[in-house]
Amino acid sequence: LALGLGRAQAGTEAEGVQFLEEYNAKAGMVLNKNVKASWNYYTNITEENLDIMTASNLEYAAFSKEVARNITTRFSNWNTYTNASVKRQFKKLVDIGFAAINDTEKLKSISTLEAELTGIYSTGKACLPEFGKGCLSLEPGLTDLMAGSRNYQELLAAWKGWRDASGKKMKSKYTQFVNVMNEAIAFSGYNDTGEYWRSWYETPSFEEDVKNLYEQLRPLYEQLHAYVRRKLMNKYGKQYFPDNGHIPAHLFGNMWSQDWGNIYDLVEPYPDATSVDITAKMLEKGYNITHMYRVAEEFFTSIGLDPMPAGFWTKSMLEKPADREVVCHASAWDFYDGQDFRIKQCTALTESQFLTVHHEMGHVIYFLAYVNQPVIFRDGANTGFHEGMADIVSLSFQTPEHMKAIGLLDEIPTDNKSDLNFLLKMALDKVAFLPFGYLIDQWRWSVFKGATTPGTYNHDWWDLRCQYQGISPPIERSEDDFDPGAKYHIPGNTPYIRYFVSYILQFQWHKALCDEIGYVGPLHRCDVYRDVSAGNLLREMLKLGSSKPWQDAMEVITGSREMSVLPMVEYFDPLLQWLKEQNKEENIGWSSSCPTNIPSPYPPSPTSASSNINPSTLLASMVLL
Ligand SMILES: CC(=O)N[C@@H](CC(=O)O)C(=O)NC[C@H](CC1(C(=O)N[C@@H](Cc2ccc(O)cc2)C(=O)O)CCCC1)C(=O)O
Ligand SMILES: [Zn+2]
Repeated sequence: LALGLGRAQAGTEAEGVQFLEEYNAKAGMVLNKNVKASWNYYTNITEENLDIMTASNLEYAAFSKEVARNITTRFSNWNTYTNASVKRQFKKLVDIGFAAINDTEKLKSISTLEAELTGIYSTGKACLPEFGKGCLSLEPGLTDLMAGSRNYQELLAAWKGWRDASGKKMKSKYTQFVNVMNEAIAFSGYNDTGEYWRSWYETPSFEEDVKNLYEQLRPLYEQLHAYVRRKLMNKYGKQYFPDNGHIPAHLFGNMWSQDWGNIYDLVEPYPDATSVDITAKMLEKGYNITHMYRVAEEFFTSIGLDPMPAGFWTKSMLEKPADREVVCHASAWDFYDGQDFRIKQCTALTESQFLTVHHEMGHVIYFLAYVNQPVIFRDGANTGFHEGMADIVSLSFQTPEHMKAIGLLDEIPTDNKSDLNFLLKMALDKVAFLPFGYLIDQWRWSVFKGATTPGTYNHDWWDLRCQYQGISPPIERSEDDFDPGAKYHIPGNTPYIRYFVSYILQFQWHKALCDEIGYVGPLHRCDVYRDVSAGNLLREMLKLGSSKPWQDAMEVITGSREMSVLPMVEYFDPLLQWLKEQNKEENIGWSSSCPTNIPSPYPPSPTSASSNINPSTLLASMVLL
């Protein structure tokens, strides 16, 4: 790239366009090299691959810094250009985030700390000898245990064991990580990292907007919470539930209480009516891992979107390798060369994994749709859009109609009870997630701006979990613990509000697509499968990438420029009415602060004699009984 040096010049707009073309050619190559180095570390965690990735990250940072410096010297007047796309490209190119820091060692530490924190998370194991289990990693061992165990103490041991093996080991590193990121981002003119992350939404009222959206959905969550709390009390016994309305955090079939789908069997409204057990059907139909991906691909091609490129099938990592440590947390990768796109997933033959396959492939479909955009615009309209696209297929895919269409259900149930079974199953994912998706970055934004300090990390985390989710820790927590670190996105440094935004967007878009295909009927039974007009409308939005403000992209697909909860409220309305009826005798809600007295995790001891046994041997002795 013939990057001239020297004094500030006011390059003409035509010269600016020329510069952008040269940048695009070079950026594709530099990014491709950088993504490959990351891919090699994430699919083979070794010191050597960590060093290579770190070096590549520094190289990429130096490149983006050089580009920004050139723009400010040679095209100092870019903001006066007339072409909106040219201006937008320059605006994005001069905002280089952490790379603006003038200390290479500190920039390097951002990369190494993130890699080390992700490495601790990805290699962490919890040993549960008292329950006849060896040492389990998160995927698949602990994930399967949290999903399938109905033993209060076993769940608790896995819940605590994972936090001891992950978050507890990260606290001091994470503190350093926050400090050096904040120091670096100041060089880009941001007060803290949270302000930088929020700037990507290009919406001054963003924090207020998401708060309002959550408040509008809270009544729906509160009804679901009250119903599930009653069912879990019946299952495990009231003695384990604090008297302030909270639910112990380890009973939801999920390590983070964020998706409650795995306890559907404990909360099913009408056991005698039809419900869809996709996992069993997949095994019955002889599914293998590749077939899961072929079925997902066929959904997208059935609505006229692109198939996976040839290289996808040879270069992806679709199963956990036996011979090396990898980052199992699923992800979709764009290699920015226009034809190399991959998924990395430790795929298992389960329903929730089948949904994740659709999710990751949804990201790849978005990558493919904006492949002709300039490199700098190859991103979602905002990061919530990328997640919304990843998830929207799940709203069609999980319907009984779709399950029958792909042979995973024999008959489509039309009775009201089966319909409520289905709606509750969807709510255990989509409604249960809302407070979790909202609170993660409430905590992180508070940490970045210094309102939450290392001395209050865990206390503030549980304050938010107790307040928004109405859950509480099943055993005492302290500042020696670092429970945020037990959730991938904290060590992985992946912002999270994007998922909350995506849960709003996916229902707005689903309604728009269902209207587009002329569907009439309840929104929750709409399946856009095999209707290319749905894919055509979706593509009109996807192909924009981040070349326009997200409000323009939103308008393309829904006709509105704003996020709205109304489609989601419409979708779940039949369930909300049913829950209100079911909860007539319940105290809806919970106290916003954590319980002062956490109920003992151990059943009342049969005799006083055993009261002097310490809990872990008591635990072991109970199992032996
Ligand atoms: C190179 C790179 O990193 N690429 C990005 C994509 C991009 O930005 O282009 C990427 O692949 N990110 C990984 C991340 C993985 C998953 C995740 O972390 N999900 C959240 C929240 C959630 C949970 C349930 C659900 O149904 C939807 C969301 C969680 O598990 O808490 C794991 C399970 C599903 C999605 C992802 O795909 O979003
Ligand atoms: Zn995603």
